[in-house]
Amino acid sequence: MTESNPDIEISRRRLLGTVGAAGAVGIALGGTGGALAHSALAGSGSGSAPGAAGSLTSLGATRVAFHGDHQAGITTPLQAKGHLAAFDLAAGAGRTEAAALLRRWSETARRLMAGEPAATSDSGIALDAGPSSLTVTFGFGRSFFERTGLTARRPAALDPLPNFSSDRLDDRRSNGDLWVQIGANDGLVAFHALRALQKDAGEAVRVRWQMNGFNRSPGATGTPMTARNLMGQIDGTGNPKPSEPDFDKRIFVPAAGPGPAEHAWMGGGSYAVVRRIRMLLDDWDKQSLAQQEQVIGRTKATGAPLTGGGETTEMALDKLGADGKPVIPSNAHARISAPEQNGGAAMLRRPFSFHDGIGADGAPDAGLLFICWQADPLRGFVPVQRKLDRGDALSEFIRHESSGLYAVPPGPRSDEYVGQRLLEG
Ligand SMILES: C=CC1=C(C)c2cc3[nH]c(cc4nc(cc5[nH]c(cc1n2)c(C)c5CCC(=O)O)C(CCC(=O)O)=C4C)c(C)c3C=C
Ligand SMILES: [Fe+2]
Repeated sequence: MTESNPDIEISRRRLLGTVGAAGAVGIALGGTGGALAHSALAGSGSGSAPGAAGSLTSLGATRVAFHGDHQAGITTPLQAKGHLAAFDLAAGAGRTEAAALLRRWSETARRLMAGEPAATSDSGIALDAGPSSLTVTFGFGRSFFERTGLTARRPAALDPLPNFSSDRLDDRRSNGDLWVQIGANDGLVAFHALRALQKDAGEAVRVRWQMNGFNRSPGATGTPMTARNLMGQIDGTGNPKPSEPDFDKRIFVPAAGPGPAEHAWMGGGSYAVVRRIRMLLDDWDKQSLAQQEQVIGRTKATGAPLTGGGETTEMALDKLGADGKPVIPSNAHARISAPEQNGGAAMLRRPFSFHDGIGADGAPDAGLLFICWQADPLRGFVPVQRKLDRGDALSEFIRHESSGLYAVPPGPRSDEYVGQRLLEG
């Protein structure tokens, strides 16, 4: 286990059995440090053939635990590749079929996250690779509870999100009974997981929508740093940090909360808001650097607040410029979304970028698969998005095209499948 990312470990079986001492560097560094070890190892010219024992770098060998208090893929560092998919239960399928599916999906996720093949007819897509930080995360949409006769156990936190004036939502790409998030630092490993889960689904569910995303690859930058989005901004600076005392309270449902017993199955879980946000990149790119920085309230190069300092310096929201106006404009995105401007409302943003080609008008269909995690959407996403909807300078350059809200149950114990406490409790 690593110090900073307790849910990450280098696959010891593979690592110690293969790359030996060099791999131990990966164990010591863990997470992003492991990525640095990867670049060093990749350049070391071991001469091994691809797929041969001894050729796994720490990037491939890094493994995220499937079991635990929380599902993987929430506090896991951003991965380079992501697939999101929502499924609807097929006509005639109910609680029994859903439970059987979650059991199959959990077993496949456990195996693949450990770097093992799927139990039946593995496609071979990931044959030569290690787990590559694969995570598979499962959630339930509001409609799942009606379909399975479990409405009495549906938490109020799953009530539909309010309408926002800037929403341009496509219902066919929104919501869904079940939601799956796959992330990995290798494209084939991620796709392999998507295929395996889709095969497991059988006749129980049909795909409602599916989206693909990406992030920077570990090791691409000289030093580990906060990710950039497709507008070129450093994005993620203000995220709550696991080291902060109120992190768990903000992101995870209390394990033994004061809520009704019917909702106890969500203890240790979290709520994911998922939005496909198109970036109007041609319009954005026409803005000068200074204009872009005014829109966010931070510099593009370093992510530092316009009021000075470095990326992690606090924004001086009261600071006025020579013209008597706030240095960080009143409609700057980072100002409006800051917890101190929203009664402390906070969320953990863990997005993927997307690019789905270039439209007939020549504009890229690209943007952010915005995913944020919180213990309660009414104290996280909703108040912040309400405020952004009223006066965010960034609104002119983005379009919310789809939306989903999912209850993501806690991580499974070693003898459980994900969601068992709901489906069999
Ligand atoms: C309702 C929540 C939010 C949506 C939707 C959203 C979309 C969105 N954001 C960026 C780029 C940046 N956001 C930044 C900060 C930031 N954004 C939100 C919330 C939403 N963003 C929060 C809570 C914060 C943190 C505020 C703080 O704590 O100070 C930043 C600044 C750097 C950072 O803190 O991450 C950027 C850049 C885009 C491009 C986007 C939609 C496409
Ligand atoms: Fe933002």
